[in-house]
Amino acid sequence: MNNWNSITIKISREAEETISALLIEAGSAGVEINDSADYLNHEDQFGEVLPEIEQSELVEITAYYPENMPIVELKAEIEHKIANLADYFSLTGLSVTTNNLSETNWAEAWKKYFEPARITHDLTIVPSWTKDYLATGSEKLIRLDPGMAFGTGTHPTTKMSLYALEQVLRGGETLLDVGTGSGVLSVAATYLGAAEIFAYDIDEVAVRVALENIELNPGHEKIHVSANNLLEGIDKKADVIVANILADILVLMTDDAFRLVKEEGYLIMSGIIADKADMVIASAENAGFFLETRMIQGEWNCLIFKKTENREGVIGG
Ligand SMILES: C[S@@+](CC[C@H](N)C(=O)[O-])C[C@H]1O[C@@H](n2cnc3c(N)ncnc32)[C@H](O)[C@@H]1O
Repeated sequence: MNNWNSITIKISREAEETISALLIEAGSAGVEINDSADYLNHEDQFGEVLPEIEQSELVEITAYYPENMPIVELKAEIEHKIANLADYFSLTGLSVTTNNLSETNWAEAWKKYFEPARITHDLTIVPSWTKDYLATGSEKLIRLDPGMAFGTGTHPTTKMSLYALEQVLRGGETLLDVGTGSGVLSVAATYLGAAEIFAYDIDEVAVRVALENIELNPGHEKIHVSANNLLEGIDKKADVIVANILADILVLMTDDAFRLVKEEGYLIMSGIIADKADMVIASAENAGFFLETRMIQGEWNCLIFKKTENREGVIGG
């Protein structure tokens, strides 16, 4: 029977996505995230709002590796990579620890975090190996292999991107999915009626993972995946652009997004930590967009901008 090792990293919340991707690139089949913000404002079974838990600025990210992988070297490699990110994230409170798990613990941890998750009225994310989950009514299943993917697709930034896509897509649109990662947003867009989707990621591994996941779903022929840095060199006009990347990177693409979005089209930006939202809003507004919708979950913001001459219904319009 195989045993497993885990590496747990405590780090500032803003580093969560990058560190998760780094742990998966190092060979983990997935990550488990423990974030106190997820428990804030939750209700108990009687509908009472639970008392606010003191909110830590740190998240705990745990990744699992088979015991035959050299855990000491892996830990050192990961610590080195994190140290190189010191200019991007606060490393205050950082800790990196390892643990040995029995097969039973591993199986439990894995199961707990990769169950089917109904995200919106119509969209449910289902692990690819769950064959017995049946869609009911108008429910559409997004099949993902979290073992290959950047997250399970149930992170607040992804969830809000899905809510936003459901809000703006009506059918027949051309969509650009910048930073496609697992491909989850592109697959969702096919279900929501988009006619043609161009998905980009800067990371070659993400491009491969996205292609593999997209193939698991009907409508995959509508999605074209390629490696690209943001929207550099792209000339495909789009009705909607969606990007779930960190704020500091999103601001680099607002001008290109404005160039490519058709009149009355939308730019959806997610992955924005609360205190950087104003910076992203200013960047998109300077490019010519108007803010139409702002969603907040815990520390995360998702913004829907519109390219329009008609300011009615836009925030501050
Ligand atoms: C948080 S993941 C989002 C994945 C997926 N779209 C979702 O919503 O769950 C961010 C993705 O953006 C990609 N990315 C980061 N910087 C990028 C850039 N400059 N150009 C294109 N993709 C980038 C990363 O490789 C990663 O796959």
